[in-house]
Amino acid sequence: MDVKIFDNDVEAGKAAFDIIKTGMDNGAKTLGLATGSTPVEMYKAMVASDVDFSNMTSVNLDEYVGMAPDNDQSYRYFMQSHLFDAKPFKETFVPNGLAADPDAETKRYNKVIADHPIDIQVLGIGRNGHIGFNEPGSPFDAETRKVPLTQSTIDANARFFDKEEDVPRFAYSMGIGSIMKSKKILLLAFGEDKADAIQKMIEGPVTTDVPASVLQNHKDVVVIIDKAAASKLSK
Ligand SMILES: N[C@@H]1[C@@H](O)[C@H](O)[C@@H](COP(=O)(O)O)O[C@@H]1O
Repeated sequence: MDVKIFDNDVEAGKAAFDIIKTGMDNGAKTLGLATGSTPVEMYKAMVASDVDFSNMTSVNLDEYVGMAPDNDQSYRYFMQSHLFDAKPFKETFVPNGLAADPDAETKRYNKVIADHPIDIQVLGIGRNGHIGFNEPGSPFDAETRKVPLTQSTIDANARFFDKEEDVPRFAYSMGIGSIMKSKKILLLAFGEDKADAIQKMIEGPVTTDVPASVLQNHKDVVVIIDKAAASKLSK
């Protein structure tokens, strides 16, 4: 893994976007995108740029089950407001939280991924090492599926909701097997509460207990972190 350490998330966000721009100059057509607070500065850099995304396709990692696209906590809403409304893409895909049939929805999404191979996948990381909503124990070969969220993730995401009971308990998530097929992966993490997960991801054993540790097996991963998230690395 190529680890790059920055002073803050603003600088890191710009650096992440620079890598995406270089990828686009070299023919990248499909971006795998993530939500959460981590990529916000990168999206701001994308919106502030004069780069045209209208020939690009995006495939998002995950969505809460039961969440309408116009709910301001949905990941579709997040993507519209942080990026797509300002920078239209050719096509944007996010799992449909309101799908009546979860099996049909996961099949549909797996076809979306198969039809649009991901050139550059952006990832955040959960405090427990999850990527997308692939919580500890998730199989490394999984495709998109409906997954229960762990209590640690529910607690971490409660800050965005009025009450803890309002946090969804299930999500549709791209699986680790699909994420690993992306040609290039950019994993971003900021702040001290990510330092443990980053240390285990980079220096620990490859284990389903720390889903992000699987990235040690990918040949092109750039890890973009701040000093706080890097603070537990041994070197
Ligand atoms: N499903 C998302 C992940 O894709 C994200 O990487 C993670 C970290 O979120 P944040 O960036 O807000 O710390 O949490 C969520 O659970």
